[in-house]
Amino acid sequence: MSTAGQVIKCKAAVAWGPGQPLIIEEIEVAPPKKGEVRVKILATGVCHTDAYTLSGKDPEGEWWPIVFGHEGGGIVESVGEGVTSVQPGDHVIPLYIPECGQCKFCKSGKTNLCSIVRSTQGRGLMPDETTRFTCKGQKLYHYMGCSTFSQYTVLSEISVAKINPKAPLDKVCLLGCGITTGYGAATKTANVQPGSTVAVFGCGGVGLSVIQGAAARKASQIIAVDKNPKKFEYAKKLGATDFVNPDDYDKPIQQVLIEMTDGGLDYTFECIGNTKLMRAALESCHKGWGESIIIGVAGAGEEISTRPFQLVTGRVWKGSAFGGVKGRSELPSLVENYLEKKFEIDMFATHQFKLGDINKAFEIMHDGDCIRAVISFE
Ligand SMILES: NC(=O)c1ccc[n+]([C@@H]2O[C@H](COP(=O)([O-])OP(=O)(O)OC[C@H]3O[C@@H](n4cnc5c(N)ncnc54)[C@H](O)[C@@H]3O)[C@@H](O)[C@H]2O)c1
Ligand SMILES: N[C@@H](CCC(=O)N[C@@H](CSCO)C(=O)NCC(=O)O)C(=O)O
Repeated sequence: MSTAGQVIKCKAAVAWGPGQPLIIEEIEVAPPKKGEVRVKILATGVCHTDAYTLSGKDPEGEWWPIVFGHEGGGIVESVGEGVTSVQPGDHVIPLYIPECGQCKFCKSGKTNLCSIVRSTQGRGLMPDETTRFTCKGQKLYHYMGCSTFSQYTVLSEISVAKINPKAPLDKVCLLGCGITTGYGAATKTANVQPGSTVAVFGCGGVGLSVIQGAAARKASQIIAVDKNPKKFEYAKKLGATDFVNPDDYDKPIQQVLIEMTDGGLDYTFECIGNTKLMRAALESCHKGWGESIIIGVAGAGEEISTRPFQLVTGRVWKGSAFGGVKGRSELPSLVENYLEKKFEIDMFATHQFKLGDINKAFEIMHDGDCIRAVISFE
C-alpha cells in the first residue's frame, strides 16, 4: 500500500542533547512538501562530523533534539509537488551540499557551495523554516539537510543525487561524505599533477581517500602521516609510498617532511581537524608553489595561524568542502567507477552495525581501528 501523502512512523536515532548517547525512538516523518522528497534510508555511514556536532563543539550545532547522519543511501519513497528530477523507486545519495544549478555559486563554475537551502539547513530546518520530524509531540531538527540516522527522511530535491540502482547502498552511501571529500580534495580542489609530491596528515576515511585521489593522479611520492600505525596498511593499499608517525621524531613534523622531500611538498592535506597540524601542513609545503588544503573540521573558537612570510614566499592555503564535488552532476560517475572496479570503496567499510547499536559505532570510531562504520536499517 502506498505511503505517499501520509505521515510515516519509523525508527530513528535521536540526539536529545549534546554529549548524550543517541536514543532509538519511534518518530513521525511528515510527507514531503513542494520541492522535497521523502527517502527510505537503507544504510548510512557514521562520520566524525556527526560525533563532532554531537559533542557540542560545532558552532552551528545548537539545535536539539536532532536526527544526525549525513552519509546515507536510500530509495525515494514519495515526492512533493513540482519534483521532476527523481521519482519513487530511484536510488539516491543525500547531499549536504546541494546543487541547484541556478544560484550565483552554482553558475560561477568556481565552487560546489550551492547557496540554496544553506541558511535554513545551518539551523536544522527545511527551506520553509519548519521540520518534517516529530517525536513525543516535540519537533526534531534536521542535520546538514540529510538526517540519515532515520529509516525515513525528507530532503530538498536539490539535495539528492540519483545513482545507478545496481550499486550496493551499504557501500556507496560512503560517497555521501568522507570518500568523496578526500578524493575530490586531491583531484578537484588541489588538482594534483602527475609526478608531484603529496603529504596527507591523518589517514582516516578522508585522508585515505586523498591518497586514493593522489594515486589516481599519478603523484610520484605520497607520504601518509598518522599517529596510528595501523592506518598505514590501508594507506599502502591505496597508493601511499612513505609512512611517517610524528611520535617517532623529536623534531617538528614539518622539518621531517621538508628534509624527506628536498625542500617541501607540492601538496599537503590536513584531514584531522587539528589547527596545529593545519599549520604544520602549510609549513611542509615547498617554497614558491606548495599548496596546503584544509579538510579537517576544527572546534568552535579555534583559529589557524602561521607567519605571513610563509604565504608571502608562495605557499598557498586553501580549504575544501565535500572535495569541491558537485553532488548531483558528479557523484553518479563516481558510483559508475566503483561498479567498474576503478574506484575503491569496500575497504573503507570496516565495521557494520544495525541501527539499535549506533552508539557502538560512535565508540568504535573513537578507538582508532575503524575507517567507517556502516549502519543498516533492515
Ligand atoms: N571538509 C569536509 O568537507 C569534510 C568532510 C568530511 C569530514 N571532514 C573532517 O575531516 C576530518 C577527518 O575525518 P575522518 O573521518 O577521516 O576522521 P578520522 O578520525 O577517521 O581520521 C583522522 C586520522 O587522524 C589521525 N590523527 C589524529 N591526531 C593525529 C595527530 N596529532 N597526528 C597524526 N595523526 C593524527 C588519527 O589516527 C586518524 O587516523 C574530521 O575533522 C572530519 O570532521 C571534513
Ligand atoms: N558547521 C561548522 C563546520 C562544519 C563543517 O566544516 N562542515 C563541512 C562538512 S563536514 C562533513 O563531514 C563543510 O563542508 N561544510 C560546508 C557547509 O556546511 O556549507 C562550523 O560552523 O564551523
